[in-house]
Amino acid sequence: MGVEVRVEALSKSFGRQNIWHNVSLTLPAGEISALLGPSGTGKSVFLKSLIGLIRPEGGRCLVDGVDTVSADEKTLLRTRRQFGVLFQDGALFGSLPVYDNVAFPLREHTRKTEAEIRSIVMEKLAMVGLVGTERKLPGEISGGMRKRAGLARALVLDPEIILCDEPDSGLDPVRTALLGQLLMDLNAQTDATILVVTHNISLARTLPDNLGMLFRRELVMFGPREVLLTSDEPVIGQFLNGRRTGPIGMAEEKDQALLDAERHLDPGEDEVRGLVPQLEPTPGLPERRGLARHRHRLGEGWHTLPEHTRAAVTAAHEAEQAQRRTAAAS
Ligand SMILES: Nc1ncnc2c1ncn2[C@@H]1O[C@H](COP(=O)(O)OP(=O)(O)OP(=O)(O)O)[C@@H](O)[C@H]1O
Repeated sequence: MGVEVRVEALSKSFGRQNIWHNVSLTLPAGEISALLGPSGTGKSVFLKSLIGLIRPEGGRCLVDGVDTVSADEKTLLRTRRQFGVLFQDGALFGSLPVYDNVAFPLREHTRKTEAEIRSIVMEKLAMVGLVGTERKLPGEISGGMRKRAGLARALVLDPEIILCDEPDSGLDPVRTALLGQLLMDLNAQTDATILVVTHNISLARTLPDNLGMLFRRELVMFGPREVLLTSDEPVIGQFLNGRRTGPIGMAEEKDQALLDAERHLDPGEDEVRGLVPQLEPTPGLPERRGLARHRHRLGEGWHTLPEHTRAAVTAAHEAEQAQRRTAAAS
């Protein structure tokens, strides 16, 4: 089963620049979560803080009983092996061919034979559609391919927690959709806890079980997709619709005068609100244990959910049932 990551009152500054403060959230074991937020709000800094690459000055991050904020280097190295991380730029070694890049963690952290390593590397390369690029250097493949090679490398040690920093950046829409499916399938197969940082609205709406949003140096919200996708919070609605109008501006925050001037503007006809259907694992794969736990949790807290969230969940459930009946009858 995946591992829970519990973040309590985390704060990080660089010198006098506060990046975010008092961030608390729990990545539920085996569920997929996504962290959103305008550029520069510190999402990458947050991911790096979880694995102790960046040390916040306050708060805790608990992974299997280890606080990665205060742990010594030796303990951190052990805990980091539970993570597979896809960094924003892929973070490949430029002088090593794709094959050796992907094999690197296996050679570094395991005693596997070259034959065993080969079988794992080729399996992961096939998973991300990169068979045939083994001998190429990172500089000889496209940005999107480097991303996928980075993902293959993040997966070779079968991590219990997978962190992906903008896995979709540099990918075309079709490959982004395929990547979303890949992460969903991976979760069904391994029950790994997954956190994805993304700007991609479609991915944010359809992939995760939980969503969170960083804005103005705070975590505005973090919770089940059912709550965030039906939220009235202006900053969430603006981001999930890619709207120009709303609290987020080019310099992250707009001043009040600009916000007041926008009040009369039509938010746009292509607004998507509510609970769009979530991606499902490819047919034939196991049912997601994380999803079962997610639904159980939602049921337990049912009476604390906003009225409109409950109505949306009920409507989505009824639509799903109707679709099943139609499929069974045909
Ligand atoms: N090692 C560092 N030293 C000093 N400042 C840093 C460091 N790393 C990040 N920052 C600053 O922290 C802020 C947040 O950066 P970060 O890369 O986490 O944002 P982000 O939300 O991931 O942005 P984007 O969506 O554009 O990738 C930026 O102002 C950045 O300059």
